[in-house]
Amino acid sequence: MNLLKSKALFEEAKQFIPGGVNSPVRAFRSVSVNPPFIERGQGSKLYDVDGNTYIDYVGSWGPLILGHTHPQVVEALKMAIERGTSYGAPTELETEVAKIVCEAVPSVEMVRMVNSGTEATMSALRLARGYTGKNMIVKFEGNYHGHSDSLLIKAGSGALTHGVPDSPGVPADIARNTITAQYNDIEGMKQIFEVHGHDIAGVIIEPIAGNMGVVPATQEYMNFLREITKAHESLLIFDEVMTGFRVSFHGAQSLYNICPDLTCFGKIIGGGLPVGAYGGKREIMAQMSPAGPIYQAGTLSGNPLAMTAGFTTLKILRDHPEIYVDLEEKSKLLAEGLQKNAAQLGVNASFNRVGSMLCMFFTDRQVVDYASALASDTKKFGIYFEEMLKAGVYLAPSQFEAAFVSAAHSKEDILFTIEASYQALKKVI
Ligand SMILES: Cc1ncc(COP(=O)(O)O)c(C=O)c1O
Ligand SMILES: N[C@H](C=O)CCC(=O)O
Repeated sequence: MNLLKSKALFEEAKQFIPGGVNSPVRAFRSVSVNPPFIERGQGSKLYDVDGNTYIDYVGSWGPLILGHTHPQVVEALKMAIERGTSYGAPTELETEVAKIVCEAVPSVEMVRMVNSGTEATMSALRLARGYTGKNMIVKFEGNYHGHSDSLLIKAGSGALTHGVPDSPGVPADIARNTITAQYNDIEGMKQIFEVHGHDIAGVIIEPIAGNMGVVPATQEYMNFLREITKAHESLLIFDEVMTGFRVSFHGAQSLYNICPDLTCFGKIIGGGLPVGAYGGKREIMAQMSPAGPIYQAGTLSGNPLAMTAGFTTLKILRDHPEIYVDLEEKSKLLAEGLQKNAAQLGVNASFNRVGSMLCMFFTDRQVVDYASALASDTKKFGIYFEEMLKAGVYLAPSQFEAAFVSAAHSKEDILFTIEASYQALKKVI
C-alpha cells in the first residue's frame, strides 16, 4: 500500500494543527500506520490521495448510515445551499426535523438542536442540574459523551485509546461533581445512590456503549437504572448520539423499552453535517431559555444545511424501514464470518454486536464493561488493523471503537471483508 502523499500531507499538517488532526482519533496513534488522507467518499467506499480504495466501516464515526454522498442527500444539499448557508433566524425546516425526532422517539416531546454531540450532552447535564436543583452526575467508566469538563472523566473513545481518560485541564472542583460507575454493575450503583442519592441530578449512559468497543447494557441493568433514578428524583439521560437512528429508527431506548427523561442525539441526525440535539419530557425541556431560565444558545444551531442533510436522512430511514432489516442481515453475516474465522484459526476473540454496530475484541473474555474491554490485546488489534487496511478495509484505528455497517455496503463488500479478515488474522496468531 502506497501512502506517500498521505505521509507528506500529514507531516505538513503537523506543522499547523496539533498532532496534524482536528480530532485525536484520526491520527492513528495507537496503530503504527500513517493515516490515509481522504480525497472523497462514495457509497461504501473511501478514496485516499494516493489512489487507494477502502471499504469504509467508520462512516465518519457513525453518521453515514446511508453511506457516502447518498444521491438524495447531495441533491437536497445542493438546493439548500443556493438559498443560503445560515440565517441565524428560525426556519420551518427546524420544526420539521424536531417533529420527525419527536415522532420517532416517544420519550422526546421537545428537542433543541445544537452543533455536536458534545454540546448535546453538556447541555443535557446543565438542564438536569437546573431542573432537579442537584449537583452530581453519574457517568460510566469507558462511556464517552464528548469532551465537556464534567464528562471527560474515565472517558472512552480517543481519551481511552490515547491514555488520557481523565484529561488535564478539567478543574478538580468540576470533576468532584462527577461520579464514575461500572457499567452493568447493579450493586455498585446502589452504593453510589446510598451515599450521594440526595444530590444526584442525573445518570448519563450510552445504553449500548460504542466507545469502549461495543458493549450493550443488560436489560436487567436498564430496568434497575430506570427505577433507582426515579426513586431518587434524578434524571435518567440516554446518550444516543451513536445509537440514535442507528440500532433502530426509535433508538436504543425502544430496544430496552425504557423511557429516559432526557435523550442526546448527534451523528445520524445531521446526515454527515455537524449536528447534535437533546430532548425529553415537555415539562423538563420547557426549562430551557427562552421558555425557561436555563441558558444555552448557538450561532449556527439549526443550521439550514445541517437540517437539510439530517431531515433528508431521517426521512429516508423513516420511509424505508427495510433499511434496518437489510442492515441487520449484513451485519449478522459480517459478525458471523469474522467469528468463524477467529474460531477456525484459534484466535482468542470475543464479539459484541447490536444491529449495525459491532466489535471484535482480542480477548477470550466476554466483554461486559470497561475492565473486560481493557483485557483486550491491543497489540494484536494493531497488527490486525494494519493488515485489514492494506487489504482495503478501513476500520476505526482502535480496539475501543465500533465498526458501522451502512445501507451502502453490498454483500460483496461484506464477503470481501470476511476473507480479508481471515488473511489478517493469520498474521495475528
Ligand atoms: C456516545 C457519544 N456521545 C457523544 C459524542 C460526542 O459527539 P461529538 O463528537 O459530535 O461532539 C460521541 C462521539 O464523539 C459519542 O459517541
Ligand atoms: N468515538 C468517537 C465518537 O463516537 C470518535 C469521534 C472522534 O473522537 O473524533
